[in-house]
Amino acid sequence: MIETRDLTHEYDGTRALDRVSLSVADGEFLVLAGPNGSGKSTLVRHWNGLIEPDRGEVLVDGRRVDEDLVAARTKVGMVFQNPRDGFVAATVGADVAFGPENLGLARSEIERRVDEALEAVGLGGRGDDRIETLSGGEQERLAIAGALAMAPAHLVLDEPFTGLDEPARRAVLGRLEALSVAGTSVIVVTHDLRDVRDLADRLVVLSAGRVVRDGPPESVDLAGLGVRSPC
Ligand SMILES: Nc1ncnc2c1ncn2[C@@H]1O[C@H](COP(=O)(O)OP(=O)(O)OP(=O)(O)O)[C@@H](O)[C@H]1O
Repeated sequence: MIETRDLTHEYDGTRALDRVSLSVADGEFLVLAGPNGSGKSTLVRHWNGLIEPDRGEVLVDGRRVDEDLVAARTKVGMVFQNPRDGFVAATVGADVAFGPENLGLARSEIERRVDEALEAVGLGGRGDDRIETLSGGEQERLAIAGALAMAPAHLVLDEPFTGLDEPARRAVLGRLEALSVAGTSVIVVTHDLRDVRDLADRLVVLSAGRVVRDGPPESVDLAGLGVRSPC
């Protein structure tokens, strides 16, 4: 479980999060929505310690993130927009293998995870391709594969679908749904609900650094919140 308690964060006097309390249960498929600048990225970056709270606390599986950063980063996988800067290897397969290698897994398990993750994002058989030869959308898919291969307990994707074509979207969404059913918490950050509203168990909307809606997607009223809904 990810627990955020009374979390406040300011950047140079701008309050990006204002006393946010939010828990995400294991296996929950949660969509975090809200207009630009509402604090979505700031919130999720606290969950693996990329940003520290000014006030309040964040716990992952019962442990404070600031007390065990390595555990938090192993348990919470994150995929960001514009992944270009995040690649660590020259080729597709080596990049996806990097994380599992650092977990000290057996070679056969690493290869299994890499193949499965690449397959899940429609990059099966592309392991030897050089990353600089991939298109922008393919690089986004590669970043998702890298997170999938880590098999984190909690998976956060910040605007993951912007550059993905329809088959890739469907493939990734199917994989996320299966992971959630199998017990992984899946958190998708977006301001466009078209892809994910049907899959989500829960929709949380931020506005000006506060949680303003929280409930089953079909019952949340989005009027006036700057969020694009499917209908
Ligand atoms: N590094 C930073 N330095 C200063 N202000 C920042 C920084 N990052 C975010 N902010 C500000 O904090 C607020 C929340 O930003 P955040 O990126 O968390 O919102 P968001 O909901 O993820 O937005 P978007 O949908 O545009 O990605 C905004 O007012 C933003 O300008």
